[in-house]
Amino acid sequence: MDLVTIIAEIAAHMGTRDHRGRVANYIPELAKVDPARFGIAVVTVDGRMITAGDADEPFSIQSISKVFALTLALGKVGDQLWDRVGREPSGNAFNSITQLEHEQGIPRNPFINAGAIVVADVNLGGHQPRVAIGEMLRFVRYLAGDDAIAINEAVAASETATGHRNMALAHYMRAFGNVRHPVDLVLGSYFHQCAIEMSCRQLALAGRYLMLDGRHPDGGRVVSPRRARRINALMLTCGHYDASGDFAFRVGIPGKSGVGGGILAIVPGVAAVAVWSPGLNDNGNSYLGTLALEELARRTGWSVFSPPDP
Ligand SMILES: NC(=O)CC[C@H](N)C(=O)O
Repeated sequence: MDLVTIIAEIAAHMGTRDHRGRVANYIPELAKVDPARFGIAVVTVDGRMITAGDADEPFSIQSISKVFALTLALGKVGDQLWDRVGREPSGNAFNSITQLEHEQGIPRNPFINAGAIVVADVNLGGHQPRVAIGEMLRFVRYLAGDDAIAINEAVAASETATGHRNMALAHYMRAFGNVRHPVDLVLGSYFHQCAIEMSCRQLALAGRYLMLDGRHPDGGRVVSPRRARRINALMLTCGHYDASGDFAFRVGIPGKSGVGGGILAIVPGVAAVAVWSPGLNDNGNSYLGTLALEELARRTGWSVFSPPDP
């Protein structure tokens, strides 16, 4: 069966589901999003784009931004980043603080909030948040080839007003010396990166460098092949927090979720996929987005644990 039919059928199946998970409400602005939405976009290695549902509706990318932020930080400090952030799954919730006490303020990986705050600290350098935010926005626009990508200021303000856990994480790591800039500046930058809005189409396009071994489709190099493989490896092992094992088991594709309900999934050498459905499961990952990717991987054989097509 061809991919266009598979994607259309997945969107149709998701439309009939009664159970759709629960929309995140700890960021008040995100609680307003309609749980009935579902979108999917697949861009293949030969440049075909296939979409279904609300694939052109912008949504809050939230933690998916951690992939782009990690890419930028590795570009700035290279492997020295790993002195300050680990590379192991945490087995804890995305916003957990518990391991930091025993592990000297070194977060387990760059995709839990604590790790992403350290990455934001690196990306801030000695600058004002607007410089780091501008750099991030230019980067995702370049990756997606789309200058319309923007930040939703209301979402950033909503999280700034309520993000006490992230403030606690940042202050705690600052006490260990692993956050080096003023916490309000680091979080100002972090909350804005999370508040970037993209559609499934834009997100899939932005993910192409990770399916292309680090190359931009225009021929430029975003990261080395080794770095692209490593980012994909981290997405597989840590991209869904304490449900990363379950995601690998069910879907078998490197993926990064966000509490806005989006998931970016990379099939190296084959496709970049973005799905969006705002209702979340208990681990804070898109409920229908995960189901959709599970069906996609099953029907296409795209699990990275399957033998490649002959
Ligand atoms: N899992 C997520 O998407 C979390 C991102 C959110 N901005 C937070 O820091 O809580």
